[in-house]
Amino acid sequence: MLPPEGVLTRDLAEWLPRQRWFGGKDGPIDHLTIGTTTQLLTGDPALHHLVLDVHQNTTTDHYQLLLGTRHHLPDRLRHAEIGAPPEDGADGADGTRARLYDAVYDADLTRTLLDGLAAEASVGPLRFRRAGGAGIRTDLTSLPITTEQSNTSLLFGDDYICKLFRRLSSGVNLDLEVNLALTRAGCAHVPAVLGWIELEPRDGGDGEPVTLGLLSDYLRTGANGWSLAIASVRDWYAHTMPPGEDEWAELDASAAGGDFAAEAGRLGAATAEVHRALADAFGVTTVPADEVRAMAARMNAELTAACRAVPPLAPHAKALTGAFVDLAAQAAPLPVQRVHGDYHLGQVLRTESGWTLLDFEGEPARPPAERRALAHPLRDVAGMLRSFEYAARFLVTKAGAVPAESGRSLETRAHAWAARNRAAFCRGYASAGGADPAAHASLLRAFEFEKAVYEVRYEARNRPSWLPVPLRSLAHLTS
Ligand SMILES: Nc1ncnc2c1ncn2[C@@H]1O[C@H](COP(=O)(O)OP(=O)(O)O)[C@@H](O)[C@H]1O
Ligand SMILES: O=P(O)(O)O[C@H]1O[C@H](CO)[C@@H](O[C@H]2O[C@H](CO)[C@@H](O)[C@H](O)[C@H]2O)[C@H](O)[C@H]1O
Repeated sequence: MLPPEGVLTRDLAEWLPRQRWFGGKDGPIDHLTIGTTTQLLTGDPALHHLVLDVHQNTTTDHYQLLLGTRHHLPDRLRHAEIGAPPEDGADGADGTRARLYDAVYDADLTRTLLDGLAAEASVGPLRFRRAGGAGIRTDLTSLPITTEQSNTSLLFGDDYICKLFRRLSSGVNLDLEVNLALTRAGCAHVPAVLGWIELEPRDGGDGEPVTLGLLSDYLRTGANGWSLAIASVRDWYAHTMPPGEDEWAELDASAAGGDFAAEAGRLGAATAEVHRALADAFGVTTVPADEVRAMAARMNAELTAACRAVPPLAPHAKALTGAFVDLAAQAAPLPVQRVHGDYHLGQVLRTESGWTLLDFEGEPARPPAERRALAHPLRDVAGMLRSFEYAARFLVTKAGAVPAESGRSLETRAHAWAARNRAAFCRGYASAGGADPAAHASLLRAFEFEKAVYEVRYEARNRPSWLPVPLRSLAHLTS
């Protein structure tokens, strides 16, 4: 049985801000209430599904929690405990209340999710859905993945990955909507969707169900694009200069062992193929030049706000504004469509059969309506170009990660790596039928600068020690 609501909400309001995935770290929680409670498993241990309504400032956000209760909490679950243990001992035998914990860490409870999906069950307002004809095994044990995430993903054996969305957005989650459409279209560049979990609208109305979780094929041989790129950059820095050479720019980056350019080219081609599949599945519309001017004005307004919030950005403001002014001056009708929306090297996996794209949820720091907005596909290209800049400068920015060398020489090397891989990605993208980045220079530059402004704010808020990475690359791009 759950403790009285007052005790539960007090414990949750204390626990929530300490969670990596909690998005409201900017300010205190004013008030927390329980939106829905659904018991998924009775007994000891028991499993409850909760939606928490978190009121902060003028907004209310909804978070999903799988709440486990046990009278005896084994050591392996202590780290996941919510609230202090009951004072009079934790043993249920004397009638004391059960201990509460985040049940994503309890494989004895999470198997209920697979059971529900395999059986296409309904429990209270929760619906477990299976994607057309998918067979779902129920004998697999779960383990949460350890990557830094804005959600929580559980690995079931090495067959499935189940992403549980933490902060819920209204209606169908973008990641589900896009992945399901691409799976149905037979796109080879996304992991196949096997099922999903959703919550009926609270008022019983005819609104869209809210997506709670997504079960996909786990790509067990996949290597993350960021790790592969960083290995290549490391190799590039470790590569010794031949006698007589004094400028890294004169060196052919392909001479270093871990050259990434061929992969960058293949990634560009896969990106263009996904863009085509998205256009086929969701359509393309054209926005008039006026909207392009409005977009440039929004980019500039975000820059102004970012300079205020992160003063080290201000010295670059003039050059950044210049790119937005150019975009407005050359505004012409623009084709827009569904895109990835937060495209970077951490969102792609290389498997033995090619590149796979993950996480179509858009930028986590933006509100849902903006994440869903249609965009020109070069916005994603710009995101990936920024990622090459990040990868090239990550090691030089983290002091001591590379041999001591003059700042100028390091920047030359970073630039050489980024330029080589940017060019290869763009060639791959255009050769597979994507819009030629070279033919849209001012649009691409504006998107790239818009992303850089977002990154500066993102890093200042979430990972201050990373802030020099986008700032350093901006210093180069705007000089
Ligand atoms: N289908 C998959 N197969 C293999 N690994 C995956 C798969 N989906 C996600 N991952 C791994 O999990 C990480 C987080 O997934 P992601 O969808 O980006 O979550 P979040 O939205 O919480 O950031 C990815 O960077 C990737 O390493
Ligand atoms: O992966 P998420 O959807 O959570 O995206 C957010 O976090 C990313 C960092 O984890 C952030 O990406 C930035 O850092 C990456 C290296 O860690 C780099 O490859 C990207 O180019 C850079 O934008 C992303 O912006 C943010 O939305």
